[in-house]
Amino acid sequence: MDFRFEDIGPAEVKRRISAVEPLTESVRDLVDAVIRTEVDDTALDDARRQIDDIVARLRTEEKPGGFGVPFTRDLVGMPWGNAATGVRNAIAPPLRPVTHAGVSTAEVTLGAAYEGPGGHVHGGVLALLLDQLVGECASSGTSMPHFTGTLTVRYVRPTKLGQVSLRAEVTGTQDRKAFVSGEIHDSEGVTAEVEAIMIRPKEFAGRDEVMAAIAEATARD
Ligand SMILES: CCCCCCCCCCCCCCCC(=O)SCCNC(=O)CCNC(=O)[C@H](O)C(C)(C)COP(=O)(O)OP(=O)(O)OC[C@H]1O[C@@H](n2cnc3c(N)ncnc32)[C@H](O)[C@@H]1OP(=O)(O)O
Repeated sequence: MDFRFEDIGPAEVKRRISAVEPLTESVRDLVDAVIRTEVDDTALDDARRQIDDIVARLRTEEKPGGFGVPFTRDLVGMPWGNAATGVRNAIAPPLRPVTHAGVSTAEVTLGAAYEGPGGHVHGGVLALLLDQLVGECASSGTSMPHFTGTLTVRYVRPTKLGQVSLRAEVTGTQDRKAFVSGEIHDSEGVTAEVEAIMIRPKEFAGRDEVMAAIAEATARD
């Protein structure tokens, strides 16, 4: 796993998020506009040229590979490229899970970029969101990362594009395994249910081991 350490505190994290998040939101809006626009071919070509210019400017300085998950000096993860939650990822809806008393919840609006069956959300997108939520639910209980071992999704009925709510709860644990149940619902009720087995990798026996993994990865950089 790509662990890195950045010797920064909460104020710098906040500054970096506020510097990049408006750009992510604009790009998310761009994705939606490209899907829905009805302008003519000339306008499409003009837009492509302008976007290509912007991409070239952004690529003058870039990381190799993905963003990874850097950790701050307070061991706060910054998974900013994450496909479901990343503050730098315009493909992420984005999901913003909140966990309280063992229950993780999130509200998210799924627009044109998440379509599968006409007017409805793609099943893979629903699985992505549920996967992330059950992962955060299992991990936040122990403050240790849990990976998805098995994720079983039952699609109860089609989920219309628009606002949906998600919920997940740990129903049991056994050694390094957490069993998590969850669901997605819209204004008319449940549209998808999930059962997951989440596993804390054995190399993460505790916080000290996570710190050691981060230190080792940082020394390699
Ligand atoms: C200090 C820092 C704070 C951080 C705070 C973090 C908050 C951060 C939030 C993160 C939220 C992430 C949310 C995204 C979640 C993903 O999307 S993760 C990406 C998708 N998943 C993967 O890539 C996992 C790939 N697989 C693996 O890495 C390994 O197979 C696993 C899952 C870690 C298991 O490996 P292992 O530990 O070597 O497993 P092993 O010792 O053979 O088996 C342990 C037990 O698990 C069972 N098991 C093993 N594999 C499976 C399986 N696939 N299914 C079911 N059971 C299994 C075994 O049967 C065994 O059970 P028992 O015999 O003990 O009853």
